[in-house]
Amino acid sequence: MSIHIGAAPGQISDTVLLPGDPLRAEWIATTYLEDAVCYSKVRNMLGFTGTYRGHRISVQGTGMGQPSLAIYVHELLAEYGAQTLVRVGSCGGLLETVKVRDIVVAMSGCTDSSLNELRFEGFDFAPTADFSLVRGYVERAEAAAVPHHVGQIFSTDAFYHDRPELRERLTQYGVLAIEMETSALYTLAAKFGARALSVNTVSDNLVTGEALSSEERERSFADMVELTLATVTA
Ligand SMILES: O=P(O)(O)O[C@H]1O[C@H](CO)[C@@H](O)[C@H]1O
Ligand SMILES: O=c1cc[nH]c(=O)[nH]1
Repeated sequence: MSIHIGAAPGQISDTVLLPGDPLRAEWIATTYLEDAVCYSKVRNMLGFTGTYRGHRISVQGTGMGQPSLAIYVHELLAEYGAQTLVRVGSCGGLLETVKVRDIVVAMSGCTDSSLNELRFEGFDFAPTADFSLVRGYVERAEAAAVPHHVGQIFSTDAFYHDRPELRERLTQYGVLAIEMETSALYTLAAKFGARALSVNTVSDNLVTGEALSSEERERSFADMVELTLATVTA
């Protein structure tokens, strides 16, 4: 058992899906996994392991923001031997063309967080997805004709930002969407030599104001999850 994950060694698969919302983790486990077992309820940050078409898969909630995700991802990598990690999140579209329910496949994650400034002492690290996972995901999204965008995402520390005008700069530079975890996920995967990908369904568009409800953010991201399961079990 690690400090924040109440699982015994061997209870978690080397392939882990990572929604921010623990109730989305439960929805994924009960909807898609056979014989799903809840291995952790510590702080209600639910984690499950089951099988998908014969492959052992875990789903672990990470909470909101990079500090929270970093705790769970560090423990998955350092103590449970995770090798393939895919964030299945929600995000806000920063371009008008990145519409609600589209999927954003994050090739890279920039951030306003100081986590990597402290880690790299002034060097500018570029948190980047695993190419084989990006390719596998995008091939499947294209084949299934699921609307998607591939590019850079912005991981913010502040959902309610004091300087919303900075978002316009990101839009100007073609950053596709905003969320709160990808940069830390890609950084930790690099540190531990693991594969990571972050895919995010657009839950709201910051240009048009269109938005999904909380319940839709918890339970309606089937395309994103099905493409993820197909990619990691290929
Ligand atoms: O829906 P999840 O996966 O939590 O992702 C997004 O939603 C939360 C903010 O509402 C942040 O965690 C952000 O990254
Ligand atoms: O962090 C997030 C997630 C979804 N939508 C946003 O606007 N921001």
